[in-house]
Amino acid sequence: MLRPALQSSFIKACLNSSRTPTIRKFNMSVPALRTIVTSVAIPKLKDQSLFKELAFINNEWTNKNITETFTVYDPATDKEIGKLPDMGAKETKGAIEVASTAFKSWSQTTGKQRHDLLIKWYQAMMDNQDDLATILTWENGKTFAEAKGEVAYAASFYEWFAEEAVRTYGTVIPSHMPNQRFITIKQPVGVVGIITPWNFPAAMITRKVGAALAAGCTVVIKPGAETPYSALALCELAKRVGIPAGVINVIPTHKHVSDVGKELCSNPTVKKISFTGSTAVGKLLMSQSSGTMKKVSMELGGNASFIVFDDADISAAIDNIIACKFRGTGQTCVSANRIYVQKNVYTEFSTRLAEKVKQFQVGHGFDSKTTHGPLINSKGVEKVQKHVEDAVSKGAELLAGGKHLGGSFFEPTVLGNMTTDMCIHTEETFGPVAALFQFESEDEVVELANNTPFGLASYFFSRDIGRCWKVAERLETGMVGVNTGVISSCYTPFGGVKESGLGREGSYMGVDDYINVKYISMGL
Ligand SMILES: NC(=O)c1ccc[n+]([C@@H]2O[C@H](COP(=O)([O-])OP(=O)(O)OC[C@H]3O[C@@H](n4cnc5c(N)ncnc54)[C@H](O)[C@@H]3O)[C@@H](O)[C@H]2O)c1
Ligand SMILES: O=CCCC(=O)O
Repeated sequence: MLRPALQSSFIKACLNSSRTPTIRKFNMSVPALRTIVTSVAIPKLKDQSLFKELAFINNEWTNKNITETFTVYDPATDKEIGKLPDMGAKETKGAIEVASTAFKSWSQTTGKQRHDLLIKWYQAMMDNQDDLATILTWENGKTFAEAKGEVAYAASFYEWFAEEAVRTYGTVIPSHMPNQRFITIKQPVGVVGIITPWNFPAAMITRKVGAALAAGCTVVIKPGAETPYSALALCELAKRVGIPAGVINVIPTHKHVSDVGKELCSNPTVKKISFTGSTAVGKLLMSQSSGTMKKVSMELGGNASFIVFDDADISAAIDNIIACKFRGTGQTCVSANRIYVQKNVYTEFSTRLAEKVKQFQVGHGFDSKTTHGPLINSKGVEKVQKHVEDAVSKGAELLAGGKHLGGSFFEPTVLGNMTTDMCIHTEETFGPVAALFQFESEDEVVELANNTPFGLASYFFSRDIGRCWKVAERLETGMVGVNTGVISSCYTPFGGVKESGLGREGSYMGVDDYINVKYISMGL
């Protein structure tokens, strides 16, 4: 057993599958790195009962009638973390029924009651920040410091939405009829199906669940198959703080993902689908949801531009591109994918950026020396490698990195002299590659930046206030960072335009996606 400390007797008793740990094919081409990552010890959880290997339905941990399991691996070593029941459409349908029953009473609670529970859940997350971050690093690979940051970010959505739960105001509309009065009230939409990716195993869940619960909705969550343990740990805390049975349910699945998705999208009891992931899957889920006319929130892929004008503070632009591009080893939807640098600052910018990137330390997320962890899996590595090879074969200059280090590790990379015929210009790399393009004029770069079907985030650096207003208005994205590469918070509206999605998460707008407005016309 790799982690005897975590194999509680409860888990062993509940799981009837074989628990022989496995290591997937792990071709580490750099022996020193291999030795380092495989020898890093996984920290012991202070509270082992946060590690659950069962589904969570109706406040119960279950694998009832499920014999199939799927394995979750540490992306840094490819060693098995554990196994979970691989649930399908039938279990999803059952969880939807449970959530529907719970909705009857949960939707009748007051905003203040929901506020109090969300605040308790927030506090429980912060009290268990280290353990939650340990689980997150283990299954996702990001560094422990980053994982702690994600746990705090994730918890902040519960605190924020607790405070929104008591502010779902209706309106009174001035009447044009002497004998009639008009009001609107806000009501929860009902059961919500939530599908989330692996890159933010905690925050992509809480950003949706916080808003849904604040509104009075109940949820059935399908987390990423690569990172289900964070979702389950959150449920354990929810149960402890007194969130009622059936309000939150988690269906782990790997093999049956499309059946589970279809059930969530087509079941008429589910009134809304909230999805974060790729644009391709988002489109599929949207079409599957159309048969029952569900509301949808779609947080999809991006292809963010990051523009450095020649009047920018270059040091600040470099620090921010590092935060923006290499956060989560480049696996974030708001990561800069195309970096446009104005011609007369290009050499300084590219040289200084490459120097900094060469100093990054790649390794296991639990190693305190590591600045950047692995990619999620070999598929992620293949895409990065393909993008780098394509760029270099078409004339890009390799300024730093560029090598697959074996396993799921890829050297943080800077590519110069990029051109628009290269894959990176049109496709999100989702990896640690900073691709630098040169440009001459403001009009040219705005056109280049907008020349994509995606519209999630964009960034630019300039000290000219007039240009800052104009360019911010002209960029066709849902979010723009001006003189900053860090834009995400619970206070601000997160979301895209074009094929990057629909709806806004977080902020005072976040609850709206989980609410129906009802107009009441009252005769006197
Ligand atoms: N806009 C945002 O807020 C945001 C945030 C994070 C990630 N993303 C995007 O997500 C992508 C990377 O994540 P990914 O590779 O996990 O995306 P993905 O779309 O493959 O998977 C996302 C989720 O959808 C599930 N899924 C896959 N196929 C499904 C199907 N047929 N039916 C139902 N569910 C299905 C997956 O299991 C996972 O839980 C990137 O494009 C990234 O930009 C967007
Ligand atoms: O990957 C997408 C979400 C990232 C964020 O919330 O900043």
